[in-house]
Amino acid sequence: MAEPHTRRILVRDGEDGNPAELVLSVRGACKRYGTREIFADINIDVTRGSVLTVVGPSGAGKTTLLRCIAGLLEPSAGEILLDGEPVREPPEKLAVVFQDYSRSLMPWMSVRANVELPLRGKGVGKKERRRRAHAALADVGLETSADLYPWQLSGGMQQRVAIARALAYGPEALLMDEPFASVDAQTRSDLEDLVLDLRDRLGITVVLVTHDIDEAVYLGDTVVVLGGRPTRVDKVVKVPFGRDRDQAGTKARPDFIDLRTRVLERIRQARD
Ligand SMILES: Nc1ncnc2c1ncn2[C@@H]1O[C@H](COP(=O)(O)OP(=O)(O)OP(=O)(O)O)[C@@H](O)[C@H]1O
Repeated sequence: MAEPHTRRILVRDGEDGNPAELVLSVRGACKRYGTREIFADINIDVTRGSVLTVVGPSGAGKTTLLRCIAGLLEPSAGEILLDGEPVREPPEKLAVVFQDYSRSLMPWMSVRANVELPLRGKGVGKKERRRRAHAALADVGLETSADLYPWQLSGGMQQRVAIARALAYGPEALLMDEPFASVDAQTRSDLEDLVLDLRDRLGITVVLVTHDIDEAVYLGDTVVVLGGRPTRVDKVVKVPFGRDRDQAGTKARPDFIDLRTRVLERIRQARD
């Protein structure tokens, strides 16, 4: 699904230090509003096809950082690199999924029309729009819901539509800001597994901000813990569970429980 990329930058990643391809880099990023420094000297690397989760105390600047990565906000210092190129405006290769799916979908448009909307803006022809929308809806398990309207769908299904709309663009990376905070626990588990499934099937790279520590550890290949004042990267945790994860089994593992407890303690320390 991802379009061909321009530059390949290899780094050592994972427990065994295997080479992995760098997609996104945050280099010395800082954000100030007036004299207030929200975060300072943030450095993060995201490798292709990995899931990186970001956690930290409320108000630490997670959303602000994600918006900088998305090119929606300009860092006050430092830079964001996508495939080695500085991000100066929202790049086509990055798609953003926000928490509030109800406001991001047009209620008067069918599911298909909602998914096609950004493609229409991009000047993609009708036939190609249809094809991409159909493929993206199939990717999120909604191929039979294309003619329905958002208000006819559950919250979880609406968020799947928002994800399909992001996928239809053929992005290299999905940036997700608390994407499942407004759905019930069972739907949230299903959507978490959808993210892992999309990563495995499409090779898509994911950066996901969450308040939910279990979600961060369950989904992440890497968990970045933010903390301090101004906010900095407090800890980078490599998650050692491999790709084969399942909700009941993985979350019951003693090393999962140990890891989520350590991350939680770290956030508490950062907050206090
Ligand atoms: N446009 C702005 N002008 C001034 N301050 C801002 C602006 N946008 C955000 N902030 C401040 O930046 C800080 C970080 O906000 P942000 O929403 O990024 O934090 P967060 O970690 O995502 O919070 P939460 O976990 O509660 O969602 C907050 O104190 C917020 O008030």
